[in-house]
Amino acid sequence: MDDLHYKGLGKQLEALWETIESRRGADPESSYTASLLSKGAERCAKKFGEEAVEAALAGALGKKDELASEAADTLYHLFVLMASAGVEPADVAEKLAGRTGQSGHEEKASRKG
Ligand SMILES: N=c1c2ncn([C@@H]3O[C@H](COP(=O)(O)OP(=O)(O)OP(=O)(O)O)[C@@H](O)[C@H]3O)c2ncn1[C@@H]1O[C@H](COP(=O)(O)O)[C@@H](O)[C@H]1O
Repeated sequence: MDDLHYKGLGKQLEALWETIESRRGADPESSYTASLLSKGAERCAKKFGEEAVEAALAGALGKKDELASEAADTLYHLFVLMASAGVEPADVAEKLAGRTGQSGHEEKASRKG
């Protein structure tokens, strides 16, 4: 799919993941990412949850610019959580690919088994 269609979001997410990975073991005093990673997955999960709720509130209130900003925070914190928990973007891509062409209703029904 053409990344231009998404205004470069795909490339930015790729660069963001690389940056987060490059901060492993960096000085927590100079890198916010390193400071979060040094605190462990539970702390990263808490930050992700906070940002996701802020994004949800902005969306519910129809605050478009705030939603875009909170969505950026949420994506960053999701990536930090994934890095902390040892989940790679490829793992997420595999899950998404497995759902291609399947309706959300079908996917939910298959989980209920
Ligand atoms: N995309 C982000 C990004 N989005 C949000 N944040 C930070 O996430 C924090 C969330 O804000 P809050 O007010 O909730 O948190 P806080 O109270 O300041 O911090 P806490 O003590 O609660 O953790 C802020 O400090 C933001 O600056 C980010 N920090 C870093 N990045 C990217 O990561 C790169 C590397 O950053 P460093 O690791 O700091 O070098 C940067 O160049 C950016 O590209």
